[in-house]
Amino acid sequence: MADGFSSEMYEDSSLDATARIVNPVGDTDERTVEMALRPRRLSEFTGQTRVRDQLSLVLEAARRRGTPPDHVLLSGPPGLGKTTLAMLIGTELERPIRITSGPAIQHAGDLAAVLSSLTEGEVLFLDEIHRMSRSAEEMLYLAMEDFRVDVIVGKGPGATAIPLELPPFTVVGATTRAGLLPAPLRDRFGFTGHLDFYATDDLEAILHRSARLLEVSADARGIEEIARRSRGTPRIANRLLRRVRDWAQVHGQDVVDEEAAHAALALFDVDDRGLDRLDRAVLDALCRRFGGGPVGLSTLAVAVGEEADTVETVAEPFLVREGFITRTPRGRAASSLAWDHLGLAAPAGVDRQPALPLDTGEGRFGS
Ligand SMILES: Nc1ncnc2c1ncn2[C@@H]1O[C@H](COP(=O)(O)OP(=O)(O)OP(=O)(O)O)[C@@H](O)[C@H]1O
Ligand SMILES: [Mg+2]
Repeated sequence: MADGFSSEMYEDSSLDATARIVNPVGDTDERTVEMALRPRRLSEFTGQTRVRDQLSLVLEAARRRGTPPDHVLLSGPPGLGKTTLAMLIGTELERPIRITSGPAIQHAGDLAAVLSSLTEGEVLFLDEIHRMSRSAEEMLYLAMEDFRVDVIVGKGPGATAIPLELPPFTVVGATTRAGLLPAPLRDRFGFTGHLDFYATDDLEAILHRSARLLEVSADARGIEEIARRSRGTPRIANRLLRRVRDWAQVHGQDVVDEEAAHAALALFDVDDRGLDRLDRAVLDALCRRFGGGPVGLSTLAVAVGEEADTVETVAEPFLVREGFITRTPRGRAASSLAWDHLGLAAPAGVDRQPALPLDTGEGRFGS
């Protein structure tokens, strides 16, 4: 059992999944501090070396040719640096960057207005590109391929399309759900970078840099402790660092050290593997109530008093990725790691269930 957490803790208090400190999705209040912590050059961007090196090559070649680079699609879970990389593309190319997002473009006309005002070589950053309307998507294909938009003049049978030439520009799209993009749109990106969860030592490097920028003195053990509990996600790492800094400050400690990290993260219910109350509630229900499963998603969700959707999207991906839970054709099952984590003895035969890869069965094995 990690850090003396009681597995009964969740039963008498309601869980608010969106307010969790380990939520990988950013809070609007966090934007200012996040902006301050963003790397300013590609060379300062830690981790994701493959994507970074590939992107750096694409940008350098374009710069030498003196033409805008291919369109770039950045995909991956929240908080891993897609927006950060998009901004860096503008900086590295020394080009202005125009920022908008899928939800802001509900009509093709909204997109036409943005596209027709782009200047040569400008970078158009389309965040949450999977949330654009279908009609805007179709306009975007054409603009990306032929640097042209058709402006529709008039209505009904008399309407005519007037083609408008656009200067060459680069679209940088970001999405947490690359699978939702229609193939014709995905195919128009010459370079796709998929961001993956960070290794602990990369998170440590990111945290050392953040501590310096926040003017917090932190020692290596303290940083290591925070990195280990950050679920491979820089956004969570930076957030935990700020809470540990708060703890140190209030307790009159000059340095963020291991003790401060332990105390602050215990206060916020983040255990030594980065699991919070919701995660532990899921494991606890799975092991204690259902003997380790397999059990259907909705049954499990009822047992922890949460919506099935919350359990599936908020808690489960991390638990599956870390190997605490496996998805089987008959439902979710606890691995020996889950039993160990709760300090319980695993029944014989645990782990014999073959784990299915995370991306094959989205929603398929719901009860
Ligand atoms: N490689 C990195 N090095 C340093 N800091 C990073 C890195 N990646 C992300 N961060 C920091 O983590 C925070 C979140 O990153 P960012 O906003 O780019 O994530 P995102 O992938 O766009 O998330 P979302 O899907 O929610 O939009 C930022 O404050 C950023 O500074
Ligand atoms: Mg983003």
